[in-house]
Amino acid sequence: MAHPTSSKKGNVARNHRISSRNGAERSAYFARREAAGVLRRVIQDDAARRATASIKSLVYSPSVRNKKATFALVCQTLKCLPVIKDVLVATQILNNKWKKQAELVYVTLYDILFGQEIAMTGAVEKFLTLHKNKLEYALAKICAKRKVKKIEDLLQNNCVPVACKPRYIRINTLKVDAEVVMQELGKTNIMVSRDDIIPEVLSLASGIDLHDHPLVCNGSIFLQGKASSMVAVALNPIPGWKVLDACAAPGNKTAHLAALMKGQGKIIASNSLSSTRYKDVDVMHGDFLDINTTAPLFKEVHAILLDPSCSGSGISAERLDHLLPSYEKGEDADACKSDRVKKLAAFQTKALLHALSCKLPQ
Ligand SMILES: C[S@@+](CC[C@H](N)C(=O)[O-])C[C@H]1O[C@@H](n2cnc3c(N)ncnc32)[C@H](O)[C@@H]1O
Repeated sequence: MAHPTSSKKGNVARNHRISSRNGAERSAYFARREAAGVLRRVIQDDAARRATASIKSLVYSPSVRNKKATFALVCQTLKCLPVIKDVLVATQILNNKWKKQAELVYVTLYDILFGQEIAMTGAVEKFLTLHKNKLEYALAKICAKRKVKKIEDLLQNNCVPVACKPRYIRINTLKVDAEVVMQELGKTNIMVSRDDIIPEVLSLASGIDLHDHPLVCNGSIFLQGKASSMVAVALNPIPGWKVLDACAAPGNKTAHLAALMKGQGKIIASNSLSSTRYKDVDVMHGDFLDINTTAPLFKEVHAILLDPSCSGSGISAERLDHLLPSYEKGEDADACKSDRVKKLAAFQTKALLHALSCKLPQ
């Protein structure tokens, strides 16, 4: 008979194993669903060639809880998507019910064929696991047909190397100064250096993910690129000014303006900012083009910051556009002639003319 204490210890260890397995299962289950939600938006926007939010901005939106796992799953599934689709066509296992959940099927099949296959709980997971042999056989046949020995060779097309560029953070000088931020980051061995042009900007090595860092969460630093951080600096607002931020969301430049104005003055931010922490920012929900710039509110506007939607073509590698289905079809080559870019250019012209219709003091 086992000693009562040792059997108690055994139970504790087993319970601990079960609860950590349950925890891993739960987070894998939710990560696949969060990834499927992001993937659906990415694929739909890409198909419609809309001015899309990038994969990163979708993953790092507040609604996604498990950001790291979701980001990895979305990127990996997109890399493997052409092969995943071929496997599904070859096996013909999807009826209309599963086709309605296509993105969750893609993410789960990625996990089964190429990923970690952690904890296959959930209806889609069980359905695909039931057909696992058939799916693996179809994959092996595709490899044989394309005369590749390894699965990685099938996926090579989608592996465009992304140049390792430094990352940037902008310090919220209303809350904290550069030395404090450098010290705080240094405590966790994150080395940063001062930017040579913008004093409130620090650069750090690529690959360092600060999305969940307390300094980001409490608004002391912003994950903002160097080019984006130059705009408010170039406007050079003086404390006490009234500034119209015409296409403000998500509000990085609004926050930068507020900091440069040292919290003195007024910013009118057009279009929804989900949250603004600054007392001197008035948010005007709605379309900038509908704003009557001759209204009394705009009488004493000293400057306008206009940052309308753009194609993002200059940052396509950072946006991970090479992972999108349209890139594979070579449609990006025609990007500058596409309807999407023409629409964006037309909007930018309208927005610029509308901004210029606002009479600013000399
Ligand atoms: C390039 S982003 C602006 C980024 C922002 N300035 C920042 O630094 O965080 C362009 C923004 O313009 C918004 N937008 C597009 N059309 C608009 C319109 N007609 N009126 C107001 N905002 C518009 C988009 O929703 C998007 O949030």
